[in-house]
Amino acid sequence: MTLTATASIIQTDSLNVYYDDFKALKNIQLNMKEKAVTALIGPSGCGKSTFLRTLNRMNDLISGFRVEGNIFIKNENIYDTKVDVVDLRKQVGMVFQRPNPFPMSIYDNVAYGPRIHGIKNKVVLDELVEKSLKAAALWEEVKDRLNTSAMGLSGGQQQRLVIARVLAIQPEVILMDEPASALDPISTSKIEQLILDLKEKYTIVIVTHSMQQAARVSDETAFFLNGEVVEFAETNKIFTNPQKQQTEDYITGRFG
Ligand SMILES: Nc1ncnc2c1ncn2[C@@H]1O[C@H](COP(=O)(O)OP(=O)(O)OP(=O)(O)O)[C@@H](O)[C@H]1O
Repeated sequence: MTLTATASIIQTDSLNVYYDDFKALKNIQLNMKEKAVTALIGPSGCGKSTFLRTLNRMNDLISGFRVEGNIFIKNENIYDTKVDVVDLRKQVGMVFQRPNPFPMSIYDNVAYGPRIHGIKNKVVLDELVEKSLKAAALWEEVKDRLNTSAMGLSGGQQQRLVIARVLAIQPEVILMDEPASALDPISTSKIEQLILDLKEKYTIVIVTHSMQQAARVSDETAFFLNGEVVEFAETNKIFTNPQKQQTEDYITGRFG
């Protein structure tokens, strides 16, 4: 089934997700805009990470995990049996809470994805590595030590390296699961600035526990509670004029 083109790049339709008999996500209907930042907020255990990971099928290998309904990315049903999951993850990259550089050089970290996808030419790889590190706002800090171990970088630098590694495979969508929660305030603000820069070219979906962060970086916000989306609207509206009492209670710190 193909939907007609819309301004949204990700569409979920009657999405239910189960871990065995437990229904972790209930009837999620979200349309996420292209080249915008969508924040997913809500108390612990409400299903934010499950939803995020469902968008590039990261949950597939969990036993008992099951999806009902549809998720379309660029009008393609990503749970269709024809979909190649490796190709999907090339299109939909992911950044985790803890920076996870590979134990190899800075250069090899960034070149890793392109090499796996068959790019071997040194000139092309050099260009891609430089471009990706520049786009991740890390180039100036590492250009003279590209062949040293990535493990020697600070946590904030490692997270930007991981973002460069994702950018090197030229995705369309970047999923971020609390990408700054393990970082100090300065590194956090660098990541937030980077997110704002990246949305010029990429669609970003970010899970965050920080409402200030959601307010600073996102265009639209979805508030999750007990596996449901209670409210989804422009971020400004969610934070200044929420329509649902539960949203207001959460953003004013009454629970969660
Ligand atoms: N692998 C799993 N097996 C069984 N249940 C799971 C699994 N992963 C998550 N769950 C359950 O699904 C629900 C949603 O979890 P999820 O991690 O998506 O929430 P979250 O909103 O991201 O929470 P947090 O903010 O604490 O990371 C929780 O009740 C959780 O216990």
